[in-house]
Amino acid sequence: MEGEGGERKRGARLCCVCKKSRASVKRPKTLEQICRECFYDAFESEIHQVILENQLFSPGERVAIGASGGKDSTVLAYVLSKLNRLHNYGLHLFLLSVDEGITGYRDDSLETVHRNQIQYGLPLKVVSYKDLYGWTMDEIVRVIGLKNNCTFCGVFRRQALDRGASLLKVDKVVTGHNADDIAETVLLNLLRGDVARLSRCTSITTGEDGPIPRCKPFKYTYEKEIVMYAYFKKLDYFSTECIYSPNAYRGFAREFIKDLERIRC
Ligand SMILES: Nc1ncnc2c1ncn2[C@@H]1O[C@H](COP(=O)(O)OP(=O)(O)OP(=O)(O)O)[C@@H](O)[C@H]1O
Repeated sequence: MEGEGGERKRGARLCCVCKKSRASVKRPKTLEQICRECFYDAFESEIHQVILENQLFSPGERVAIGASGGKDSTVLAYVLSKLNRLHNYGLHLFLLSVDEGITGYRDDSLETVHRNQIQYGLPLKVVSYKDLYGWTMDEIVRVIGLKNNCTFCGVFRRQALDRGASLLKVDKVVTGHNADDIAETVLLNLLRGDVARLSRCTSITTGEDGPIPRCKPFKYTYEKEIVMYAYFKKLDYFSTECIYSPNAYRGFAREFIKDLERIRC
Protein backbone atom coordinates (compact mmCIF):
# COMPACT_ATOMS: atom_id res chain seq x y z
CA MET A 1 0.00 0.00 0.00
CA GLU A 2 2.76 2.35 1.07
CA GLY A 3 4.68 1.57 -2.13
CA GLU A 4 1.60 2.25 -4.26
CA GLY A 5 1.03 5.65 -2.58
CA GLY A 6 4.69 6.56 -2.95
CA GLU A 7 4.68 5.68 -6.64
CA ARG A 8 1.51 7.70 -7.19
CA LYS A 9 3.17 10.64 -5.48
CA ARG A 10 6.34 10.33 -7.56
CA GLY A 11 4.27 10.01 -10.74
CA ALA A 12 2.15 13.08 -9.90
CA ARG A 13 1.88 15.44 -12.85
CA LEU A 14 3.79 18.70 -12.69
CA CYS A 15 2.24 22.07 -13.47
CA CYS A 16 2.63 22.66 -17.20
CA VAL A 17 3.44 26.35 -16.60
CA CYS A 18 6.01 26.48 -13.76
CA LYS A 19 7.12 22.82 -14.14
CA LYS A 20 7.88 22.86 -10.39
CA SER A 21 4.72 22.43 -8.32
CA ARG A 22 2.27 19.56 -8.54
CA ALA A 23 -0.62 20.25 -10.95
CA SER A 24 -3.81 20.34 -8.92
CA VAL A 25 -6.24 21.99 -11.35
CA LYS A 26 -7.37 21.26 -14.89
CA ARG A 27 -8.15 24.68 -16.37
CA PRO A 28 -11.61 24.57 -17.95
CA LYS A 29 -10.58 27.19 -20.53
CA THR A 30 -7.39 25.58 -21.84
CA LEU A 31 -7.56 22.07 -20.31
CA GLU A 32 -3.99 22.64 -19.02
CA GLN A 33 -2.87 20.77 -15.90
CA ILE A 34 -1.74 23.59 -13.69
CA CYS A 35 -0.92 24.40 -10.04
CA ARG A 36 -3.08 26.80 -8.03
CA GLU A 37 -0.59 29.67 -8.03
CA CYS A 38 -0.17 29.52 -11.80
CA PHE A 39 -3.96 29.33 -12.19
CA TYR A 40 -4.37 32.52 -10.12
CA ASP A 41 -1.67 34.24 -12.21
CA ALA A 42 -3.19 33.16 -15.53
CA PHE A 43 -6.74 34.09 -14.44
CA GLU A 44 -5.73 37.56 -13.20
CA SER A 45 -3.36 38.40 -16.04
CA GLU A 46 -5.95 37.44 -18.69
CA ILE A 47 -8.37 39.93 -17.12
CA HIS A 48 -5.60 42.55 -16.99
CA GLN A 49 -4.97 41.99 -20.74
CA VAL A 50 -8.69 42.34 -21.52
CA ILE A 51 -8.75 45.64 -19.58
CA LEU A 52 -5.68 46.95 -21.45
CA GLU A 53 -6.60 45.75 -24.94
CA ASN A 54 -10.10 47.20 -24.69
CA GLN A 55 -8.94 50.38 -22.92
CA LEU A 56 -11.71 49.90 -20.37
CA PHE A 57 -10.44 52.53 -17.92
CA SER A 58 -8.46 55.76 -17.74
CA PRO A 59 -6.40 56.91 -14.73
CA GLY A 60 -8.39 58.85 -12.13
CA GLU A 61 -11.78 57.39 -13.14
CA ARG A 62 -14.41 56.61 -10.53
CA VAL A 63 -15.74 53.10 -11.14
CA ALA A 64 -18.69 51.39 -9.45
CA ILE A 65 -18.67 47.59 -9.26
CA GLY A 66 -22.22 46.23 -9.48
CA ALA A 67 -22.09 44.07 -6.35
CA SER A 68 -24.80 41.45 -5.84
CA GLY A 69 -22.85 39.36 -3.32
CA GLY A 70 -22.76 36.46 -5.84
CA LYS A 71 -19.59 34.75 -7.07
CA ASP A 72 -19.09 36.80 -10.24
CA SER A 73 -19.29 40.26 -8.73
CA THR A 74 -17.37 39.19 -5.60
CA VAL A 75 -14.50 37.84 -7.72
CA LEU A 76 -14.70 41.00 -9.86
CA ALA A 77 -14.41 43.25 -6.78
CA TYR A 78 -11.46 41.21 -5.47
CA VAL A 79 -9.56 40.97 -8.78
CA LEU A 80 -10.20 44.55 -9.88
CA SER A 81 -9.00 45.93 -6.52
CA LYS A 82 -5.91 43.74 -6.80
CA LEU A 83 -5.12 44.74 -10.41
CA ASN A 84 -5.77 48.41 -9.58
CA ARG A 85 -3.11 48.25 -6.85
CA LEU A 86 -0.69 46.02 -8.75
CA HIS A 87 -0.72 47.89 -12.07
CA ASN A 88 -1.48 51.40 -10.79
CA TYR A 89 -4.66 51.85 -12.83
CA GLY A 90 -5.37 54.86 -10.62
CA LEU A 91 -9.08 53.99 -10.27
CA HIS A 92 -11.37 55.01 -7.41
CA LEU A 93 -13.44 51.88 -6.85
CA PHE A 94 -16.87 51.63 -5.18
CA LEU A 95 -19.31 48.81 -4.52
CA LEU A 96 -22.83 49.56 -5.75
CA SER A 97 -25.68 47.25 -4.73
CA VAL A 98 -29.32 47.24 -5.69
CA ASP A 99 -31.70 45.95 -3.05
CA GLU A 100 -34.63 44.57 -5.05
CA GLY A 101 -36.54 43.75 -1.86
CA ILE A 102 -36.56 39.95 -2.14
CA THR A 103 -36.86 38.47 1.33
CA GLY A 104 -34.72 35.40 1.93
CA TYR A 105 -32.48 36.20 -1.03
CA ARG A 106 -31.28 39.77 -1.47
CA ASP A 107 -31.30 40.58 2.25
CA ASP A 108 -28.90 37.65 2.81
CA SER A 109 -26.68 38.44 -0.19
CA LEU A 110 -26.45 42.09 0.87
CA GLU A 111 -25.01 40.96 4.19
CA THR A 112 -22.21 39.38 2.15
CA VAL A 113 -21.63 42.68 0.30
CA HIS A 114 -21.44 44.51 3.64
CA ARG A 115 -18.70 42.08 4.70
CA ASN A 116 -16.92 42.51 1.30
CA GLN A 117 -16.93 46.26 1.89
CA ILE A 118 -14.78 45.71 4.97
CA GLN A 119 -12.69 42.85 3.51
CA TYR A 120 -11.72 44.82 0.37
CA GLY A 121 -11.80 48.31 1.90
CA LEU A 122 -14.22 49.62 -0.75
CA PRO A 123 -16.98 52.17 -0.01
CA LEU A 124 -20.50 50.73 -0.51
CA LYS A 125 -23.69 52.38 -1.75
CA VAL A 126 -27.01 50.52 -1.61
CA VAL A 127 -30.05 51.73 -3.57
CA SER A 128 -33.42 50.01 -3.16
CA TYR A 129 -36.47 49.48 -5.38
CA LYS A 130 -38.62 50.50 -2.42
CA ASP A 131 -36.94 53.93 -2.15
CA LEU A 132 -36.68 54.49 -5.90
CA TYR A 133 -40.04 53.12 -7.10
CA GLY A 134 -42.13 52.62 -3.95
CA TRP A 135 -42.37 48.84 -4.55
CA THR A 136 -40.26 45.86 -3.49
CA MET A 137 -40.00 42.81 -5.79
CA ASP A 138 -41.88 40.83 -3.12
CA GLU A 139 -44.79 43.27 -3.51
CA ILE A 140 -44.58 43.22 -7.32
CA VAL A 141 -44.60 39.39 -7.44
CA ARG A 142 -47.60 39.35 -5.11
CA VAL A 143 -49.48 41.37 -7.74
CA ILE A 144 -48.16 40.01 -11.08
CA GLY A 145 -47.15 36.47 -10.04
CA LEU A 146 -44.06 34.63 -11.27
CA LYS A 147 -44.63 35.19 -15.00
CA ASN A 148 -42.40 37.88 -16.55
CA ASN A 149 -41.24 39.10 -13.12
CA CYS A 150 -37.58 38.78 -14.22
CA THR A 151 -38.25 41.13 -17.13
CA PHE A 152 -39.60 43.81 -14.75
CA CYS A 153 -36.78 43.22 -12.31
CA GLY A 154 -34.12 43.49 -15.06
CA VAL A 155 -35.46 46.85 -16.27
CA PHE A 156 -35.74 48.21 -12.71
CA ARG A 157 -32.24 46.99 -11.82
CA ARG A 158 -30.67 48.64 -14.85
CA GLN A 159 -32.28 51.96 -13.93
CA ALA A 160 -31.42 51.54 -10.24
CA LEU A 161 -27.75 50.96 -11.14
CA ASP A 162 -27.83 54.18 -13.19
CA ARG A 163 -29.37 56.07 -10.26
CA GLY A 164 -26.81 54.67 -7.83
CA ALA A 165 -24.00 55.48 -10.26
CA SER A 166 -25.12 59.08 -10.54
CA LEU A 167 -25.34 59.38 -6.73
CA LEU A 168 -21.77 58.07 -6.50
CA LYS A 169 -20.74 60.37 -9.39
CA VAL A 170 -18.90 57.52 -11.09
CA ASP A 171 -17.69 57.49 -14.69
CA LYS A 172 -18.44 53.81 -15.30
CA VAL A 173 -20.21 50.77 -13.90
CA VAL A 174 -18.61 47.33 -14.22
CA THR A 175 -20.59 44.13 -13.86
CA GLY A 176 -19.62 40.49 -13.37
CA HIS A 177 -21.27 39.24 -16.58
CA ASN A 178 -19.08 36.40 -17.81
CA ALA A 179 -18.60 34.47 -21.08
CA ASP A 180 -21.34 31.98 -20.16
CA ASP A 181 -23.84 34.80 -19.43
CA ILE A 182 -23.04 36.35 -22.80
CA ALA A 183 -23.50 33.01 -24.64
CA GLU A 184 -26.95 32.70 -23.00
CA THR A 185 -27.86 36.24 -24.02
CA VAL A 186 -26.82 35.56 -27.64
CA LEU A 187 -29.06 32.48 -27.71
CA LEU A 188 -31.99 34.33 -26.10
CA ASN A 189 -31.74 37.18 -28.61
CA LEU A 190 -31.61 34.67 -31.47
CA LEU A 191 -34.70 32.88 -30.15
CA ARG A 192 -36.52 36.19 -29.77
CA GLY A 193 -35.33 37.38 -33.18
CA ASP A 194 -34.11 40.58 -31.55
CA VAL A 195 -31.54 41.61 -34.14
CA ALA A 196 -30.74 45.00 -32.54
CA ARG A 197 -29.92 43.45 -29.15
CA LEU A 198 -28.08 40.55 -30.81
CA SER A 199 -25.60 42.94 -32.37
CA ARG A 200 -25.09 44.87 -29.09
CA CYS A 201 -25.04 42.09 -26.54
CA THR A 202 -21.48 40.91 -27.12
CA SER A 203 -19.92 44.38 -26.75
CA ILE A 204 -17.58 44.69 -23.80
CA THR A 205 -18.76 48.27 -23.20
CA THR A 206 -22.37 49.33 -23.65
CA GLY A 207 -24.45 52.41 -22.87
CA GLU A 208 -21.84 54.89 -24.09
CA ASP A 209 -24.66 56.99 -25.52
CA GLY A 210 -26.69 56.69 -22.27
CA PRO A 211 -26.23 58.17 -18.79
CA ILE A 212 -23.37 55.87 -17.82
CA PRO A 213 -21.23 53.33 -19.72
CA ARG A 214 -21.23 49.70 -18.56
CA CYS A 215 -18.24 47.37 -18.90
CA LYS A 216 -17.88 43.63 -18.60
CA PRO A 217 -14.25 42.81 -17.73
CA PHE A 218 -15.22 39.08 -17.49
CA LYS A 219 -16.49 38.96 -21.07
CA TYR A 220 -13.94 36.23 -21.93
CA THR A 221 -13.87 34.56 -18.49
CA TYR A 222 -15.50 31.14 -18.10
CA GLU A 223 -17.96 30.79 -15.24
CA LYS A 224 -16.29 27.52 -14.13
CA GLU A 225 -12.98 29.37 -13.67
CA ILE A 226 -14.66 32.15 -11.65
CA VAL A 227 -16.16 29.48 -9.37
CA MET A 228 -12.77 27.75 -9.03
CA TYR A 229 -11.02 31.04 -8.27
CA ALA A 230 -13.60 32.03 -5.64
CA TYR A 231 -13.46 28.57 -4.07
CA PHE A 232 -9.65 28.23 -3.91
CA LYS A 233 -9.24 31.81 -2.65
CA LYS A 234 -11.98 31.18 -0.08
CA LEU A 235 -13.76 34.40 -1.04
CA ASP A 236 -16.85 35.33 0.92
CA TYR A 237 -19.81 35.11 -1.49
CA PHE A 238 -23.47 34.17 -1.48
CA SER A 239 -24.37 31.20 -3.67
CA THR A 240 -28.15 30.88 -3.70
CA GLU A 241 -30.24 31.47 -6.85
CA CYS A 242 -32.95 34.12 -6.78
CA ILE A 243 -36.13 32.58 -5.35
CA TYR A 244 -38.21 34.13 -8.14
CA SER A 245 -36.07 33.05 -11.10
CA PRO A 246 -36.45 29.24 -11.49
CA ASN A 247 -39.00 29.65 -14.32
CA ALA A 248 -37.06 32.30 -16.16
CA TYR A 249 -36.54 31.79 -19.90
CA ARG A 250 -32.81 32.35 -19.34
CA GLY A 251 -32.63 29.24 -17.15
CA PHE A 252 -33.76 27.10 -20.10
CA ALA A 253 -31.16 28.73 -22.38
CA ARG A 254 -28.48 27.98 -19.75
CA GLU A 255 -29.45 24.30 -19.55
CA PHE A 256 -29.54 24.01 -23.35
CA ILE A 257 -25.99 25.41 -23.66
CA LYS A 258 -24.76 23.09 -20.87
CA ASP A 259 -26.33 20.11 -22.70
CA LEU A 260 -24.60 21.13 -25.94
CA GLU A 261 -21.28 21.39 -24.08
CA ARG A 262 -21.74 17.93 -22.59
CA ILE A 263 -22.49 16.41 -26.01
CA ARG A 264 -19.46 18.13 -27.55
CA CYS A 265 -16.97 17.00 -24.87
N1 LIG B 1 -28.66 43.50 -7.01
C1 LIG B 1 -27.58 43.84 -7.69
N2 LIG B 1 -26.85 44.91 -7.31
C2 LIG B 1 -25.75 45.28 -8.01
N3 LIG B 1 -25.31 44.64 -9.09
C3 LIG B 1 -25.99 43.57 -9.52
C4 LIG B 1 -27.16 43.11 -8.86
N4 LIG B 1 -27.62 42.02 -9.49
C5 LIG B 1 -26.77 41.80 -10.52
N5 LIG B 1 -25.79 42.72 -10.55
C6 LIG B 1 -24.66 42.83 -11.49
O1 LIG B 1 -24.98 42.16 -12.69
C7 LIG B 1 -24.11 41.03 -12.90
C8 LIG B 1 -24.86 39.86 -13.50
O2 LIG B 1 -25.96 39.59 -12.68
P1 LIG B 1 -26.73 38.20 -12.68
O3 LIG B 1 -28.06 38.44 -12.09
O4 LIG B 1 -26.61 37.58 -14.02
O5 LIG B 1 -25.97 37.42 -11.56
P2 LIG B 1 -24.87 36.31 -11.56
O6 LIG B 1 -24.48 35.86 -12.94
O7 LIG B 1 -25.29 35.30 -10.58
O8 LIG B 1 -23.68 37.22 -10.97
P3 LIG B 1 -23.24 37.26 -9.46
O9 LIG B 1 -22.59 35.93 -9.26
O10 LIG B 1 -22.30 38.41 -9.34
O11 LIG B 1 -24.52 37.43 -8.68
C9 LIG B 1 -23.54 40.73 -11.51
O12 LIG B 1 -22.29 40.09 -11.60
C10 LIG B 1 -23.44 42.12 -10.90
O13 LIG B 1 -22.27 42.78 -11.35
